[in-house]
Amino acid sequence: MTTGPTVAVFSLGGTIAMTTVSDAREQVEWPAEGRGRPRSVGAGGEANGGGAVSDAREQVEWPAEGRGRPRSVGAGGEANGGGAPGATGAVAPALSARELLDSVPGLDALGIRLRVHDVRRLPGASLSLADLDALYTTVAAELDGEAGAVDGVVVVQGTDTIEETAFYLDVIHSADAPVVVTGAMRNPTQPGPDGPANLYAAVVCAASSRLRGAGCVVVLGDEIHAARTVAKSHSVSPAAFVSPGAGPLGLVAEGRVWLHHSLPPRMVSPATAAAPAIASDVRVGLHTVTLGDDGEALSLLGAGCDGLVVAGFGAGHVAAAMVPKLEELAARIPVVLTSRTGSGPVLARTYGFPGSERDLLERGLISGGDLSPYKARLLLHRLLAAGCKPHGIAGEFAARTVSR
Ligand SMILES: NC(=O)C[C@H](N)C(=O)O
Repeated sequence: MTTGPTVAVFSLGGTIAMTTVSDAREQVEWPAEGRGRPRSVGAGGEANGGGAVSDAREQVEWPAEGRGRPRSVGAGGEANGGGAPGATGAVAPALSARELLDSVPGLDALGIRLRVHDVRRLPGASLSLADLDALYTTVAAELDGEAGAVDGVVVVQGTDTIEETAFYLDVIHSADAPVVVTGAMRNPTQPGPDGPANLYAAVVCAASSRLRGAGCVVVLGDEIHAARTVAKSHSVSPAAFVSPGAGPLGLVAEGRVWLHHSLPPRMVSPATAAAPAIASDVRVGLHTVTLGDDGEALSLLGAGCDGLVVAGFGAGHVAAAMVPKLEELAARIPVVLTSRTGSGPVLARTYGFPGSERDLLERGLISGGDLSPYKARLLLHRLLAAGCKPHGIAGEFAARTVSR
């Protein structure tokens, strides 16, 4: 029996769990029926049509008997032992969490006990906030579980949404045990898949005492990124994950965590940690301003939202034509101002023209500081779901700016 640290691994799917499907058209119909309805999948890893949900009790210990290489499956679910005749070569998430762990060389030698959960088998793009709330309920059960608390948590998922999911988990998660999100840019059928190495590094991080109190971090390419800063910066490169303006927190080498910086301030607050069950009722829109934008699309979007994030030009600017519409919206719902540039803060007191950051903040918009539009949207969602009023929302954003 292993006596080292214990890590809980949760798989949501993504490229790391993808394998060839016999008919690409079947993918288009995903999420399959039954999405959102808890349904148990065998721990042995049989494909289930994607999006199926395991029961939280469907927890398996690892290592286990029957380890083997990932295999090709039909999208309908049956294993086909290496690609059906006429296979298109298209891939979809089908591998179980246990199959993913089985593909990682050297994991057994770490002496880390793993508790494994299949939660979803979805591409990152199809994950919802309700999926994340459900995930975190299961994570929380592991954090103070009857079987003994785990030392850390690994979440495996599609990379398309990691910069958002990791931040969402970061504003919920208050325990000391780190939550480490990982995935892969190359699927297991390609040369040089990065999934096994990423999973290995993620398990090392989750078990490391050096990351206790770190909140949620993202680990890919042996780099450790804070959830607050991480961004997917490339559509296909295995080095897609970066932290613009901040750099990685550290790296994993020789099975150890090396930190370049002290741990970042926590993103969680009593307001953001509150009540996930009501979160799905809230709708927060994101509007990216573009050249020639007259604000019509913004007004239409704002009409159906409880809150809005505006990704402005540069340091937080919009066309003068948009200003009356934004002011009108800001009088009705919280409107958070961010930059569409991908790095750096919105300013507060530099530019004075109509539509400048200063003008917009004076008209009631809330500064998103240096949070990316995607992260600001999730924070606003969480605060609205907790019933925060505009003043409280502005304070929560201010508490998360770089200049603290
Ligand atoms: N590399 C990846 O994981 C991309 C994939 N489309 C996903 O997010 O599920």
